[in-house]
Amino acid sequence: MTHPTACDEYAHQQRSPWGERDASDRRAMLTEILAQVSMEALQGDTLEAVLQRIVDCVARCLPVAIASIILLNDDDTHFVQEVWSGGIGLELPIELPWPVTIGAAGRCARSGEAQLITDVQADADYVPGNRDVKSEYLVPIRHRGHLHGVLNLESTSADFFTAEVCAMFDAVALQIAGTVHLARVVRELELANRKLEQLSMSDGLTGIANRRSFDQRLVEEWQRHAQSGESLALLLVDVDCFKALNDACGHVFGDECLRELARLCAEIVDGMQAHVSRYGGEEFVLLLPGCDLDTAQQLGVDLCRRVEALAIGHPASVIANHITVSIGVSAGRPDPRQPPESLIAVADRALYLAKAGGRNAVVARSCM
Ligand SMILES: Nc1nc2c(ncn2[C@@H]2O[C@H](COP(=O)(O)OP(=O)(O)OP(=O)(O)O)[C@@H](O)[C@H]2O)c(=O)[nH]1
Repeated sequence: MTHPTACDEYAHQQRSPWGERDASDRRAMLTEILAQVSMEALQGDTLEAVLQRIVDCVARCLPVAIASIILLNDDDTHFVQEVWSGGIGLELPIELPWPVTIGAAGRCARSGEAQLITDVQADADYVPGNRDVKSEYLVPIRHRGHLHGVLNLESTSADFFTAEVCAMFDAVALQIAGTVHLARVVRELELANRKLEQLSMSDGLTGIANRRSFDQRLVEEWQRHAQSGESLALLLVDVDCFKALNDACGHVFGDECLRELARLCAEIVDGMQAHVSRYGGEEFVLLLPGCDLDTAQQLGVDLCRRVEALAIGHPASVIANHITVSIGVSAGRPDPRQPPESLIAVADRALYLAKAGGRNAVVARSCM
């Protein structure tokens, strides 16, 4: 059940029109509306919803024909978003985004000063949206020197915007400014958090996923495949004689080589929904959902060939005069009683055999 707000009550009391209220009654009403706007600023899920509640509240409680909030872009050059409420229709000849060089709202934004227009027909900048509008009051929405937009109020009465009414709208604009500022801070924080989350999951050198990301994905895929009964495969890829490469060509060259290999690992599984990550040092891991041992082994063989085809020179290798890799492959239907790491352990043993057998080779072992 929803309770009537102070604003609703005042809207109800509009049977006694604004013009017939005495000064103290009006003052009390303005104070109540301001309190109500403050409450509205705390409701709503999105900034747009909050701003809509505020203009609705103003238009419902006071004899303003139109109440709108027009927000600026970051450079303050264009109005880019508008919410409005009111009892009369608007037919504006301009559409968003519109430059601040146009209209009385533009003048308000450019000057940073409130604009009281007691006769809109006599104002050269006024853009008519409805012929019944007689007066207009525009207030900059500014928070600590930063202009966010303009609060626009239009009335069909020429003398509605008294000093007292204007002062209340100045306060409403301040309230809106705080709300917009807070929403923008929250949005920036969310973006920064997303960026941090991405950074914490990616490898700084190669740009692919890191070990942390792999560990998470392995647990997820292990559980998912244990449920579905599908086969999950893993390729553990290790560069041969990488220490010797660093020693012979320097770490910068070694780094560049790791970047190239990371790019190739990602490329070879393109379109397969595989998860490719840097497992550590000169090791990469490819996690292949729904993949059986034979397919994974074939992929390993392809990868070995494609690494050779890159023909990255390796003057200190005991296998060839270019970079080669050894690959351990494991696959099987995950046993929910076993830990996910058992898939790595099997691939690691297979990798050991590939190294022991002379390197530049693929050894595959089933997890069954
Ligand atoms: N350039 C560079 N080198 C790294 C990086 N991370 C680890 N390494 C080096 O990778 C080398 C790995 O050496 P090892 O584990 O002995 O392996 P390996 O020389 O490839 O020998 P095999 O695997 O038996 O063929 C070490 O010298 C590490 O310093 C990195 O980010 N950049």
